[in-house]
Amino acid sequence: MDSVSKVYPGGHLAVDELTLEVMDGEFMVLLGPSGCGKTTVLRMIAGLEDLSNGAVWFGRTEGTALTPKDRGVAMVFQNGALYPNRTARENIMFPLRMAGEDLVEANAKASGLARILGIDGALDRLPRTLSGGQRQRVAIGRAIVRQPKVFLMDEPLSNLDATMRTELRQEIGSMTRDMHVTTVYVTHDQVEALTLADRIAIMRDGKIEDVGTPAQVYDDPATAFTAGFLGTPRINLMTAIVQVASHHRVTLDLGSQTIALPPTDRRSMILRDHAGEQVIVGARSDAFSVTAGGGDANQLSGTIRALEFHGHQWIAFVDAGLELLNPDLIGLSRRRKVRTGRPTSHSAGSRVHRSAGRLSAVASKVRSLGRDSTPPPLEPLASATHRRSDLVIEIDNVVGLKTHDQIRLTVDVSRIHIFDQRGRRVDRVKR
Ligand SMILES: Nc1ncnc2c1ncn2[C@@H]1O[C@H](COP(=O)(O)OP(=O)(O)OP(=O)(O)O)[C@@H](O)[C@H]1O
Repeated sequence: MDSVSKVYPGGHLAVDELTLEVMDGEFMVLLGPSGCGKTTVLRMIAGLEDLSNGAVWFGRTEGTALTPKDRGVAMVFQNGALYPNRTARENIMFPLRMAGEDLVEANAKASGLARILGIDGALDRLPRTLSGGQRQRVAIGRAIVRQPKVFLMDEPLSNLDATMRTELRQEIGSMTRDMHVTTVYVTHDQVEALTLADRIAIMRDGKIEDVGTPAQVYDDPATAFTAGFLGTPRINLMTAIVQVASHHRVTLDLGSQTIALPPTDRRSMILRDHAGEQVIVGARSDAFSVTAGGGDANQLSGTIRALEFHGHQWIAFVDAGLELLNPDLIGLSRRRKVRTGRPTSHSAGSRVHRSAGRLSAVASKVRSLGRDSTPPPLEPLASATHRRSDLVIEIDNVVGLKTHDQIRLTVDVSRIHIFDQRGRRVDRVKR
């Protein structure tokens, strides 16, 4: 996808100059909150939605003007609708039969796929006698049986119960890899994304915030939003001021407490250039450990406000007197309002196309403003809710700990990330 935008009638910029290359045979997951434009991207790849700007390529072929039929794509939706009066086998074979394939051959392919999808026992039943999971398996089989060049899936597991979701998720993963089919999979479920993807593109507000392997985007996120979208509990994001002391020692001043970078930490070199600036420090809940002794430079103290039992671990909410931020609000600027607030024509596509140009121009103008010394004003970073002011940490062993206890926490400094006020990484992304 090369600089693709989509403006819906009414002027809503749903996808904003998005560029993404999916490799041959790759499993790419588009992950993001509701309304960020994932489905629109998928529908533009399928040819079900016109582009307002940009181009879609299939290998060396520009596909923007191709009809859906000529793109070699197959799509599965949340609720893969089946032909109610045909058996599962007939449903799966249908695209092959329409393409003139011989009955014996089609039958063999349907049986093969049914085995992979775990529905070989249900092949001769009508859809109404199948469970939701079985129906979705049939829909997947029917979509993939003709070996599409690109396989598109839009939240195919969202209507299934948890056990079924896990099973079918694994089957989708192994089937697409066995068939080496290029797949684009839309979800807002981070577990699906992390477990299925070769690479994940994290979307927000019509744009890609970050793209990389699951380990890259989880361990080394490019933005605070990405860091906050992946991981449960959500990452702790704390405001801090960069202090540079003698011998270029860098300290992150969290207000009432500090974290010092070791002199050998390579990030000190970068952070020296940000002396006196406000930054956001991200630390996942497992980057802290409760410690008994004092003396270590990277210890924070706080009071346990609540302890929650989560089966395999405990989660502690610790009031450490810090300002914690909501990742969803970081980096939202007035730009968004400019883009969405301009009504355009409801009529012909070409007028929508022109309005996309105008909106893009407005967006770029505001973006270029962001590079000036006076960036557009930011939305408030966080709503001052009581809950967001607690550090959320994981504890394996709560023996001897209870609510209202004062504790000391050691921070694993090698695992913190540092973002600027707009949520972009300050310390280098290591990819
Ligand atoms: N046909 C349409 N006309 C106008 N606006 C639309 C249309 N389809 C989608 N939108 C808007 O475009 C934005 C992106 O929608 P889209 O369905 O692509 O998001 P999504 O990330 O897939 O969300 P979800 O996970 O809820 O399905 C949303 O604000 C949506 O309201």
